[in-house]
Formats: sequence, C-alpha cells, structure tokens
Amino acid sequence: MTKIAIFGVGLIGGSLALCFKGKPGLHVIGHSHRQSSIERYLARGVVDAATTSMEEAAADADFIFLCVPVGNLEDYLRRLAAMKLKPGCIITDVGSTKSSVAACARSLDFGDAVFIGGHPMAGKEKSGVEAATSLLFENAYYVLTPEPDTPQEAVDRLAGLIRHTKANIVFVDPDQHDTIVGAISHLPHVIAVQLVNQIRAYNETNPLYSALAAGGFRDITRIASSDPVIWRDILINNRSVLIRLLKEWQEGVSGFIEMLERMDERMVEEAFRTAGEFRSSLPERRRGVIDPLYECYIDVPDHPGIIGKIATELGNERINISNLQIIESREDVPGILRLSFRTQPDFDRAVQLLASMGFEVNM
Ligand SMILES: NC(=O)C1=CN([C@@H]2O[C@H](COP(=O)(O)OP(=O)(O)OC[C@H]3O[C@@H](n4cnc5c(N)ncnc54)[C@H](O)[C@@H]3O)[C@@H](O)[C@H]2O)C=CC1
Ligand SMILES: O=C(O)C(=O)Cc1ccc(O)cc1
Repeated sequence: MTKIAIFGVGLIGGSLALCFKGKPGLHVIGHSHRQSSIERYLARGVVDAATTSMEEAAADADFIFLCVPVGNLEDYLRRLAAMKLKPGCIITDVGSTKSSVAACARSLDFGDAVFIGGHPMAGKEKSGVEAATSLLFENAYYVLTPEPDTPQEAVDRLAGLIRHTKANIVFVDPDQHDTIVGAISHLPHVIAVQLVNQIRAYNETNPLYSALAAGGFRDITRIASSDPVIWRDILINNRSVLIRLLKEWQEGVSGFIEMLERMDERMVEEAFRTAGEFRSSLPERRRGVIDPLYECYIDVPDHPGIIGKIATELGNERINISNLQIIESREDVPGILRLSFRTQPDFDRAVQLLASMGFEVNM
C-alpha cells in the first residue's frame, strides 16, 4: 500500500484526500492536533484513518501533504525534519505562496526524504472539510516547484500521484510563482475585501446600499468571503510582492480619477475596451483561480414553484446542479437565479434546456 498522510484536512487537504481515497493501492491518513477535527474527517468519510499524533501519521508515509495555513508550514517542516521518515518519502505542501516554504525546506535536512513545493490553483471561498470535493482540481493548474537538484524520479512519482486530481501539472520557480499568483489571486482578494468594506461603511448610515447591491457587486466580491486566517497568512507572507502591486493599483486608481476630472471620454472608453478584449481572450471557463464554476444567470418570474420546476427539468435530464442561488427576488421585479455546474457538458445542456423552456439565459 502507498501511504498518504495529509496534515490539515480542510477544503484543500480534504479535496486531495477525496481524490486519493478508494483508489487501488492508496491508503489515506489524516492528521489534526484536535480530536474533534479527527471525528469530523472520519464522519465526512474523506480519509481511511485519522490521528492526532504527528509521528503516527508521518511514520512509513510515502507521501506527506501539508495542507495547513501558510503561516504554519515552516513549523511543520521543522518538525518533520526532526523525525525519522521513510526513505524516499516525498513531502509536499499546498500553500498559496511558495518562496518562503522553499527557502525553509532548503535550509533543512530531511535525510532520505525529499521536499517538493506545490500549489493547486483551484479553490473556493468556503473552507473546512465540509466544503471538500473530489472535483475541485479537475482541469485546474497544479503548480509544482522542484529545485534544480530535486531527483527527477521523485518529481515523477509526485506528479503521478497528483494525476488522480485530474489537474494539469505545471512547473514554476517559487519566486516567479509568488509574483504571478500575487497579481492574479492575492491582489484581487485585497481589492474585493477593500471594496466590500468601503460599501459596508456607507451601508452603516444607509441600508439602501446593501439592498441595491446587484449582480456586478456580488460577482466581483465573492472572494471577499474567503477564510480570514488563511488569507491573513497568504497576504502577510507575500507582502513584498503585494505592497508593490497595491502601489501600482493605487497609480491605476489615481489615473482613473484624473480621467474623470478631465472628463476624458476617450480614455474611459479605451479602459473598458482594452480590459474587455483581454478578459475575452482568457481561456474560457477553465476551472481554477477566481472562476471555479460554469455559471449562468436566468431571469425568473417571482411565483411559487418556479425554482422547483427548473430543478426538476434539469434533474430529469440528469444534469447536475452544483449550486443554486436566488440573487434578487421582489414582487415587482423578476428574480435572478444563478445556477452553477461542475462540468462544461452539464452547463451546455442546461443552457440549451433552459432556453427551450423559454427562459432568458445570461452568462
Ligand atoms: N482556500 C483555497 O481556495 C486554497 C487554499 N490553498 C492553501 O491551502 C492551505 C489550506 O487552506 P484551506 O484548505 O482553504 O483551509 P481550511 O481552513 O479549509 O483548512 C485548513 C486546515 O488546517 C488546519 N489548521 C488550521 N490552523 C491550524 C494550525 N494553527 N495548526 C495546524 N493546523 C491548522 C485546520 O484544522 C484545517 O484542517 C493553505 O495553505 C492555503 O493557502 C491553496 C489553494 C486554494
Ligand atoms: O475562490 C476563488 O476563486 C479562488 O481564488 C480560490 C483560490 C484561493 C487561493 C489559492 O491559492 C488558489 C485558489
């Protein structure tokens, strides 16, 4: 049996566990320092076994996945370096930043074990083992950051195991990873949080702000609901990259203010044009950072039974809805129903079916 130890069985650790559990020859053991967490892992059925003993989880493990907050990774690496690990054991992590963990691993001696940094570029704003799903990484990118002297055999062995996630593996240097992921993931989280907090302050004096907050606001702020501890650690860890990015963001915002003060219609239009062109050139509906689902919006009249009818029709066609949300529903306006699907075929079939039922479907 190949023993896989997962430290921190939350959203990411639990989703990895679900990708491995039940596969021939794989045995998954989860670790938490809290007994109550162990019981949740077992109740959720994501692991074959679970323990509060770090030694028991790590002993004889062929693979060790560290899936704890970024701020705890170095402590775990140090504790693993002090243990007797199985020769050939591969230690990896899933942290959203890679430079500091790579530097820490370089400074430690793992004996005959090998460290290879990793970062699955998929997730969501929910956390905890309850949010785990085996489909999380499908078609997303999974970054690995081996060192120039990491044995190729170990890289191949880890990549072979990760293929169970159905993610696309890419190799990136840790510093370059932090620069790019800082821009495409960490900066958007800061912007979303700052935007929500700006509106929250206005809303304290006038609740019409939240009442009128429509699709656009919700779309660009979903990630503001991400876990505070996970994101505290990511932002502080990648602060040098983020401070530079936020200064550049500030310059961009100042540029916008100047355009408006000058009433520069051409430049405002140009900003939307260039942004729209670049956004449409992005790979469509690939699962991954920021946009993990295939989503559509439909206008639905506000009368009883309509949501049930839609769900039943989709169910009859065996189309799986992964999430369903009513964004706006008042007596005098049609509601907007957001439907999310896990796969492109389900999404395409749903759009066709809903259109044939006479609904206006927007994407
Ligand atoms: N949330 C996301 O969408 C993504 C997160 N990541 C990274 O994955 C790692 C885990 O994040 P999630 O699974 O989202 O978080 P989570 O909150 O769902 O899971 C974190 C796990 O670590 C444990 N934990 C929390 N504090 C701890 C501590 N002080 N000591 C030991 N264990 C502790 C928790 O019990 C839980 O099992 C983080 O390093 C994060 O940067 C990577 C890709 C996506
Ligand atoms: O919810 C989203 O869209 C995300 O941005 C998920 C995410 C969060 C952290 C990561 O390191 C990678 C992906």
